[in-house]
Amino acid sequence: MTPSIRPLVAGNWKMNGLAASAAEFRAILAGYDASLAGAIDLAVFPPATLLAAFATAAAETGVIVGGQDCHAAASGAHTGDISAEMLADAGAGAVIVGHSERRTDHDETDADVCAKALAARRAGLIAVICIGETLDERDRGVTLDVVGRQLTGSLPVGATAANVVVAYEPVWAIGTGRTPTAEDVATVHAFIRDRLVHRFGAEGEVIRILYGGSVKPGNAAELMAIPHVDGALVGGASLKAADFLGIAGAYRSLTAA
Ligand SMILES: O=C(CO)COP(=O)(O)O
Repeated sequence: MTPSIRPLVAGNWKMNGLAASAAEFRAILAGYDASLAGAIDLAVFPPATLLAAFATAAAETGVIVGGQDCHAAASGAHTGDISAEMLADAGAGAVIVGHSERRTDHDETDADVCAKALAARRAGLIAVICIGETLDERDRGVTLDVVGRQLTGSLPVGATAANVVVAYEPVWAIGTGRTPTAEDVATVHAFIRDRLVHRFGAEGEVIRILYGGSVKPGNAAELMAIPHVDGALVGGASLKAADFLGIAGAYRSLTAA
């Protein structure tokens, strides 16, 4: 963690969740209110079908509800897409852009991701911008090259801590139960911090850098203790309130320490 930065624990529900999942979400809201609200920020990114209902449920709780992607344009002939303005209109406060699953499934480039991050800013949303190397890139020893290139290409000019969060998610750690060593995470997060400061000056010191990829209640405290790990982007474990709150609780304890 970075002492001056308030941690953010975010849950990416991906293509999971039906109307009946509202009960699980309400349990997350109750847990946040009971013990976490003063210390950390919490965000949930449900599928678009649940966004408006979750945003209504989360009103006044401080929990951020967000979209998992947005189109770069505000409106137009783009069947099936959703604009940042529509997400904001449905009650979103943030949007994930550039998740590796979208980069792979939809061939999204860094330029696409940058345009989406700018769209998020236009609509008043925080952009959670995802970057991370594949297993092949890691094995070839080019992790920092890849991460550096994605950072340069995906982050828009004028990024600030108020409108951008960076999420480092090694692709090979997503949904696999595998995580990089603490040393590896420390190296990449320190590199990202350096690049942010180099490009954005003092603002780069306080832009949050989340780690994502097989974060669980059992490894959250170790990850959070690593310098420049300012929170987590959680996939599978965010679907169960107890696990998600367990992860957030680990971050809360370290903040209190
Ligand atoms: O992709 C992720 C979050 O965006 C991470 O997913 P898992 O936590 O399921 O590995």
